[in-house]
Amino acid sequence: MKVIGLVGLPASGKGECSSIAGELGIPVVVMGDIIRAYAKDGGLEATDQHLGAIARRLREEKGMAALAELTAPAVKEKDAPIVLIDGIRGVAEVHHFREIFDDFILIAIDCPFPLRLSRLQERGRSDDTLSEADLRSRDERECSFGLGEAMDGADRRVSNTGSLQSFREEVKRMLQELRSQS
Ligand SMILES: Nc1ncnc2c1ncn2[C@@H]1O[C@H](COP(=O)(O)OP(=O)(O)OP(=O)(O)O)[C@@H](O)[C@H]1O
Repeated sequence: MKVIGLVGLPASGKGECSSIAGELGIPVVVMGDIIRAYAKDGGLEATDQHLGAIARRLREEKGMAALAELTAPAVKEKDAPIVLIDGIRGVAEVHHFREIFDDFILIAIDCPFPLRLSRLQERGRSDDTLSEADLRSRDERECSFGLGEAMDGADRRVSNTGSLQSFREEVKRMLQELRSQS
């Protein structure tokens, strides 16, 4: 099984990348959905604050790779030649995936702060942070989990500074190439 991991700061384009994988028939496992499921089970609204607190608690109780450990069985269950994992936040998670999946490729999505802020303001999801200060603190929180280090160790990089169409085309080409090697 070839496993592709996606890493990028908030609103860098991971969701778009996952949706292209879905269009290509590549199964996607979203790590944030595991936290959202926890929030739902606990009767909590999926706000950025609640989701952040749950992720923090899981990491405190089970270590920095806690979410990766919870995600891995869902990836294996897909039982597919190629699977994409969206939402890697830290280097410990990358180490875990590299350890348990023989063929693991990490893709980093680069996108500068002002572009991410304006795209986030357009998106307006329930856990979206809409002010510049909110996005800065979300970036800092995610970097505190080792996101920067995870991005530095990526096998491939894609930049998302142009149009949505050009980003989608580039990602589609990359995923098709990786699939042809699986
Ligand atoms: N190149 C682009 N041009 C215009 N809009 C874009 C581009 N790339 C992504 N977007 C839009 O920006 C928003 C953020 O992208 P996306 O949801 O894919 O980010 P994400 O990395 O999954 O974010 P998060 O970490 O918060 O889940 C979405 O509404 C998406 O459609």
